[in-house]
Amino acid sequence: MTQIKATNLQKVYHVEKLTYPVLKGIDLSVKQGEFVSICGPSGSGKTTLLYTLSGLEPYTGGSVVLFDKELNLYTDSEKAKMRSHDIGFVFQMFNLIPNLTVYENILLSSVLGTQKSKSEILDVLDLVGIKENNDYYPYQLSGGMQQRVAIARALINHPKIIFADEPIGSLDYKNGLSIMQLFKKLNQELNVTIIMVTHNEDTTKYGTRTLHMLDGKVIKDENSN
Ligand SMILES: Nc1ncnc2c1ncn2[C@@H]1O[C@H](COP(=O)(O)OP(=O)(O)OP(=O)(O)O)[C@@H](O)[C@H]1O
Repeated sequence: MTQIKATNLQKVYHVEKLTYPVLKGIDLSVKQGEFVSICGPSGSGKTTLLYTLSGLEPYTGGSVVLFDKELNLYTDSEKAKMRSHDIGFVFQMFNLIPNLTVYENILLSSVLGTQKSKSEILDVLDLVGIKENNDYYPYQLSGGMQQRVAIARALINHPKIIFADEPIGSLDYKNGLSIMQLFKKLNQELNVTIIMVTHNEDTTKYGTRTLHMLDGKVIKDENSN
């Protein structure tokens, strides 16, 4: 089932009187269960592509159909509902709330969807390997563990797609590796679609497909395994 379809997707930034075309006509379809890595040099438009596909940034030309509806046609409340039920985000910075425990951080996110029971929250923490630390505060956890909490937060409302922007960008090699293995497990076991921006071509082997970007275009689209 196709979940995302971008057609001639374009994004232009205006800075004072200058225009900067950042996405220059991208055609792309993503089916449920794919794990797509987006790689390419700095400034090639990877984050802008992720943000426009997920509705975080408006596009300026072409179209994006997300779950069978053109993103521009979603009302604000439909968009908010879609964001809290159907998609999840993971960023380079973990953005946990520092004075809430791991458990409370997840509970708070679950309220945005349908509030979850204690056992559902502990189950998702178990899935990402951090159940034992549910009463810790973020500062008591390593970066890798904090990213696991952020992934649990993205998962708690059972999203169909996770959008991840450089999710291991601030982790050391070992923690980065284990987060990539976790993404692969989630993709395979939950069939959740993952779309991930990465600087590091080595990480593309965890996914099923790699898009190579250069100067606002996808120059190569290949299966990763
Ligand atoms: N809000 C903005 N206003 C103006 N230009 C922007 C804005 N956001 C991004 N850009 C420009 O768009 C281009 C693409 O940025 P983008 O962040 O999508 O690239 P990227 O491939 O993700 O880069 P990186 O790997 O460095 O994060 C860059 O030249 C950037 O300076």
